[in-house]
Amino acid sequence: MDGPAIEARRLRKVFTTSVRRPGFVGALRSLVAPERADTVAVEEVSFSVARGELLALLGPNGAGKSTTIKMLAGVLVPSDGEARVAGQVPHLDRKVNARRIGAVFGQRTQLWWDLPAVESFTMLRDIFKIEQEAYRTRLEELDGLLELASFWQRRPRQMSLGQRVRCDLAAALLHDPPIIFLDEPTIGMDAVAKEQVREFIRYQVEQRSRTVILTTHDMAEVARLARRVLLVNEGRVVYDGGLAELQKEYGSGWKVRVTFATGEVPPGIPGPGEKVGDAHVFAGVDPTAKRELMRSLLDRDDVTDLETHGDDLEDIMAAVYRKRAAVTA
Ligand SMILES: Nc1ncnc2c1ncn2[C@@H]1O[C@H](COP(=O)(O)OP(=O)(O)OP(=O)(O)O)[C@@H](O)[C@H]1O
Repeated sequence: MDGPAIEARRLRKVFTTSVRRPGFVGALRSLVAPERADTVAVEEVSFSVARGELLALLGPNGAGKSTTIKMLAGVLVPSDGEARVAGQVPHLDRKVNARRIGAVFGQRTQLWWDLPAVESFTMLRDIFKIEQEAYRTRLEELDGLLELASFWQRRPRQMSLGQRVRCDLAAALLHDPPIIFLDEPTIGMDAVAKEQVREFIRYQVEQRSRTVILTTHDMAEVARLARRVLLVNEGRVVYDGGLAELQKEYGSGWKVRVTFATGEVPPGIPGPGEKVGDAHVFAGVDPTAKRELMRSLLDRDDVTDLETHGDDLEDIMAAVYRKRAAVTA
């Protein structure tokens, strides 16, 4: 199949909910003539994702990220615009779409709550008509990556959050879909479980050429996994591009303060720095230059002290939202 794996063209979603009037009489009137209110969850979102690419979909609470993913997953029908996933309109043929995608919503399990996880896997094997041999190999592979066997006999309600999400990931990818949606997959996990899930995601993209859309509020996760980010705010795209470019454009800069044993900058260090007291201070805005400097410093025996300051990705995101909000106001 040619063309992008995922395409969103001017996607829009408006939810219409009924509003209850206050008081007893109000409640009666609402029954007879319900009052409706519209919530625009996604105003207009366009982007595309190439096959084998990971896109981090970022934005503050309520920006419209989950709604966008649900439209791509075929769970919600767009109010306007069009989604295409592997060339197909997701909600028109949910069965076909379900074979091509795997989705994990970290806040909510899609496993049968009262069934041992491994029985949920067997049911999914039957639903997706996976042959026994292929199923066994796949389960072995997923167990190798996610270490599930020690707890997959448990029911999800008896699992820790990290165990439950790892089972959810296995369940979503059992049929080996080429397109994966991950909505806050590591939310609430401890550092070890997070790391395992991130490695798993990285493996899916780098080794298996899977196409992934990942939403997260964890900027360390974004820095580890994503090269391209799509920022949405109030249902609109406010940035679509490289993470490094975003840092360069919106970051106010970085500073590295180093003390060398000799008191002088030794050869092989990029830039002379500025002497401040006993230390040398290196500064810039380009994150690549910072990485180069750090690499040249980390293996040295003559660095006696090292401090880095500035440009946390969290601060950069906040700066983008503020700036873009001011532009559109
Ligand atoms: N089923 C629904 N009915 C009515 N409004 C909804 C529904 N689902 C979402 N919304 C509203 O749409 C907006 C976008 O919600 P969405 O869940 O897509 O945001 P999000 O970016 O995923 O947020 P978060 O980071 O908090 O998960 C919010 O204002 C939300 O209250």
